[in-house]
Amino acid sequence: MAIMTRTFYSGGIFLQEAFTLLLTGLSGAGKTTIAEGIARRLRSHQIQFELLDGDVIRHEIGQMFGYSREERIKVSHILKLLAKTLNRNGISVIIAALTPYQEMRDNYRRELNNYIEAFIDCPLEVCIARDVKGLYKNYYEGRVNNVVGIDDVFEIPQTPDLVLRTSERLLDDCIDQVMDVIYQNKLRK
Ligand SMILES: Nc1ncnc2c1ncn2[C@@H]1O[C@H](COP(=O)(O)OS(=O)(=O)O)[C@@H](OP(=O)(O)O)[C@H]1O
Ligand SMILES: Nc1ncnc2c1ncn2[C@@H]1O[C@H](COP(=O)(O)OP(=O)(O)O)[C@@H](O)[C@H]1O
Repeated sequence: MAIMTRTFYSGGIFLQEAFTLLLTGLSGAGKTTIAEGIARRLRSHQIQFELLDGDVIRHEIGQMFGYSREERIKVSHILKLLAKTLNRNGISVIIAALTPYQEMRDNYRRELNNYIEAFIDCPLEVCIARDVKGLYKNYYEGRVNNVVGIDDVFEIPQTPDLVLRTSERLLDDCIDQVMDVIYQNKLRK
C-alpha cells in the first residue's frame, strides 16, 4: 500500500514532509529573531508550520518548570511531544529554545523525522551586551541563577546541520542559510 505524504509546491520546490527546525543557543544569541524571519518566509510560501518558543511555552503551561538541568530536560520533552504531534499531522515546527545540553539535542535527533539543528553561535560578551530580556542584568544583580553560559553550562552542539554566527553575519544572511538547508538537504526529494 502506498504511503500518503503531503506535498507542498512552492516557488519551484516540492516539500514532501514536515520538518522540525531547532534553533539552539545562548539567551540573546538571536533564536527568536531568526525564528520570526524564517516564519515570515514559510508563510510567504504557504507552508504550514508552528513556532514553539521555549519561553512562550513555559508561560503557556503556567510556569510549571524552572531552570535546573532536570526541569530544562522536562521542558524539552514537552517541546518534542508537541513537534512530533504537529509533524505527524503535516505541520512543520520551529523550536526556538536554549536547549543547552547535548542529550536534549540527541533526543530530538533520535525521535524527530526531518530534524534540522541550527546552532545560533554568538559570544557570551555579545549576548550580555545585547541582554534583550535583562536576564544577564538580573544575574549580576543577584536576582536569578542557573544562567546558561555563566553558572550553567552550554554544551557546544556536536552535530549541528548549520552554524549561524550572528555577531558576524547579517540577519538576512542567517535566514537565507537556514532556508537553503530546509529546501535543499531535507525536503527536496
Ligand atoms: N536561569 C534563568 N532564570 C530565569 N529565566 C531564565 C533563566 N534562563 C533562561 N531564562 C529565560 O527563559 C528563556 C529560556 O527558556 P528555554 O525554554 O528556551 O530554555 S531551556 O531550553 O529550557 O534551557 C530565556 O529566553 P531567551 O532569552 O529568549 O533564550 C530567558 O528569558
Ligand atoms: N544576525 C543576527 N541574527 C539574529 N539576531 C541578531 C543578528 N544581529 C543582531 N541581532 C540582534 O540580537 C538580538 C537577539 O535577540 P533574540 O532574538 O531575542 O535572542 P534569543 O531569542 O536567542 O534570546 C536582537 O536584538 C537582534 O536584533
